[in-house]
Amino acid sequence: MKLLVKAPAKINLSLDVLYKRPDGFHEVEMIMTTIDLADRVELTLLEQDKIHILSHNRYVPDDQRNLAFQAAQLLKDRYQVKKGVQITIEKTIPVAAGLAGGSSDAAATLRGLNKLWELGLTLDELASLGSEIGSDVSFCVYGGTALAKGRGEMITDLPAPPTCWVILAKPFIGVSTAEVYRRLDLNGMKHPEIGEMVKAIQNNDYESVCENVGNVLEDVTLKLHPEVAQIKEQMKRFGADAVLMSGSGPTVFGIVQHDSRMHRIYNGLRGFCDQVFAVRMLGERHTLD
Ligand SMILES: C[C@](O)(CO)[C@H](O)COP(=O)(O)OP(=O)(O)OC[C@H]1O[C@@H](n2ccc(N)nc2=O)[C@H](O)[C@@H]1O
Ligand SMILES: Nc1ncnc2c1ncn2[C@@H]1O[C@H](COP(=O)(O)OP(=O)(O)OP(=O)(O)O)[C@@H](O)[C@H]1O
Repeated sequence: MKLLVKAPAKINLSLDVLYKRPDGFHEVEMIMTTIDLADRVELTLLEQDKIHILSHNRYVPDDQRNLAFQAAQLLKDRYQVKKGVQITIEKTIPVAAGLAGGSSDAAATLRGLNKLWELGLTLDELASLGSEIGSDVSFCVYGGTALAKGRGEMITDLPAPPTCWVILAKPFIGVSTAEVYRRLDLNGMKHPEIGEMVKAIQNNDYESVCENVGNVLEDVTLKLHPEVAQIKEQMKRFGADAVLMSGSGPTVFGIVQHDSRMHRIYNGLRGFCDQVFAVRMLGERHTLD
């Protein structure tokens, strides 16, 4: 028996850090939304008690370091599953890019194995398990658009943002999320208006969404990698209505509503960056599989 599960990337339309917690993590408030750029996770039932993983991508580990492997192991241990799985990941989401590729592969594995191993868990139960693997995994279990609090695992569902294009530009570098959080200076930072972004989405107000994008991690990554700032400038020059780095970066996204402007930005940035994509937001939460 075989299952194919889609694992979409996310972008952070807004990302605020409130304080550093005693457990070393940061208390965050973020607006996250899934986009139409996805890895494909193929799950094949094995009768033996084994987890095999394969990705064909030299930047993605083919062992227990893979977050999808960890998702399968967690389900196995928690629910004493005696069957096994072959996990094959066809990577499309750039790695270490701020797009939650690994987290989404883990979330897709949780959703898929819930069916393949007939565990009967709810989405809430899967999201709670996901938070043990990584801070972004809970959101990725649900997908759609949400306000995320806590370490990132406390999810409140939101409606779809206004219809628009998202142009993603990934420079020729990868970024370590842990390093970016470590270098964050909590004093004197400019906090984005998360409440205004929630209202903008609820009112389907495109201009207000554009006005309220913000990410406190941006300054850290921009200092480490000045090429990210250059890409931001170019996107603005080519006419994006809003430009922001996603997560801990280095991927930058621009948003526009008109097809012609999307093409201008896409063509303008191609060749200048490692990878460029023009995609739609997936909108509100819906069945991902
Ligand atoms: C930057 C974001 O991607 C935005 O969505 C997330 O906040 C990070 O999510 P993630 O990559 O799933 O993060 P994890 O794998 O849980 O943690 C990686 C590292 O980032 C730091 N980290 C992460 C989340 C958080 N709320 N505070 C932190 O300080 C910790 O040092 C942690 O060791
Ligand atoms: N399934 C996976 N796909 C990609 N990377 C993975 C996976 N499993 C583990 N990793 C490891 O995780 C690291 C970060 O990869 P990932 O693409 O998830 O980063 P990211 O998009 O910046 O994550 P986030 O936005 O959640 O911080 C990689 O360098 C890789 O070693």
